[in-house]
Amino acid sequence: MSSAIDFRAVDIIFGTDKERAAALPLLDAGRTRGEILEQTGAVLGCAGCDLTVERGEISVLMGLSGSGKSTLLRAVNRLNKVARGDVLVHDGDWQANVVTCSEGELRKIRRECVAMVFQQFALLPWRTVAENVGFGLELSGFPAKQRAERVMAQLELVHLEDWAGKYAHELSGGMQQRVGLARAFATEAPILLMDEPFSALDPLIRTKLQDELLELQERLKKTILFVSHDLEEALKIGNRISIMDGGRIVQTGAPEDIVLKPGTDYVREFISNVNPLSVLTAWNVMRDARDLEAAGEGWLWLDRRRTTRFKLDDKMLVVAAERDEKPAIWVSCDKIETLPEDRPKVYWAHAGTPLKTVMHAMHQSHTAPVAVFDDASRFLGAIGIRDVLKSVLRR
Ligand SMILES: Nc1ncnc2c1ncn2[C@@H]1O[C@H](COP(=O)(O)OP(=O)(O)OP(=O)(O)O)[C@@H](O)[C@H]1O
Repeated sequence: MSSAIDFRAVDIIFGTDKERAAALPLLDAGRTRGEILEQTGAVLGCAGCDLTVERGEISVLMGLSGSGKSTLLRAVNRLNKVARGDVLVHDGDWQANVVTCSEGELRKIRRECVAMVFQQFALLPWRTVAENVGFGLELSGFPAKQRAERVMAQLELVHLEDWAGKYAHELSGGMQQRVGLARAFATEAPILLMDEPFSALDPLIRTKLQDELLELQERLKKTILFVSHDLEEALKIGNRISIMDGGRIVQTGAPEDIVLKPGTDYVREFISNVNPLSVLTAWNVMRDARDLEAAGEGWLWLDRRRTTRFKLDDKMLVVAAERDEKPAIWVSCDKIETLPEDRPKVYWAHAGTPLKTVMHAMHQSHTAPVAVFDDASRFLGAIGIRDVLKSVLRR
């Protein structure tokens, strides 16, 4: 993978030049935001932020109000000035450091590389839906005919083609935000900055738009930097999440890493109310095949209680299975409803199968272990009830 945005040791400080200059040494001495404000009058926006956003991923900045998420996001198109550090934006082979680049390069970044979606839909009330969606293209001097075609295609993507001639006030909040999405996608900028785009919407519409964003992303593969103060939202849409506190990034990781391995008490506190079943998969909780107990001549026990074992060949393919010393068939966790009760069976899952599905199969089989396979049917490991409990209770 290659990166689309690199933040390197980014400090952002709000205040006069004098206040900023006084604040930097205090920042280096490890003072908190409160101390810096009290002693210098400057507000610490971000401190020492390092983050790489890979091309094509959704990277979420998460944290409480005032933690510095929007401040960092707005450094990407220099809406906020960086006091120290670098913000590199890549577009194909081209790259520029937003902090030091020329006005010309900055214009290219704003017009061609980066589009923005705001929390308040920011539609122009005197323009129709279609004219709003085409606004960015108009600014970049796109010819009218091509613009109209592009706008219609984007409106179709967000299911608003019949609303092209309406004005913003004739649309609901959710529809207005869809127009905002269409407008950002229409520019064909590879990078999207989304600052709490769904937080003004009611929960049902919000969930729907999150799903739509994920669907669009599946097709369009943009690089998205997304700000949210809602952990459930971050876990749902983020490939990677950075948790911010007091202007600093305190942990960056995949959703399941954040849930399973919180790095600080602050993050632990944050995730304490999250339902781990919404993010965990079979892969996250299984015991690796190499850690399972041998059961003689190519056999491995799947569980500590020794109820279930597999015989494996040298490619880790299963050649025989036993449950309670009787030959067993192996059955996908997704098919639990359709099989006769009377045959001994071992349920299996893919690495990416949701933990919820695995637990359902365990319940059905009176807590027997579930086997995990890769896409080439090779045995990866097994999940026992204790592994599930450990991950769900995070002990
Ligand atoms: N233009 C500005 N001038 C002065 N201070 C600012 C400015 N923008 C942000 N700040 C301060 O920087 C800190 C971080 O704000 P920021 O908006 O990035 O937080 P946030 O995590 O995005 O919060 P929210 O979810 O409330 O938007 C806050 O203390 C805020 O008051």
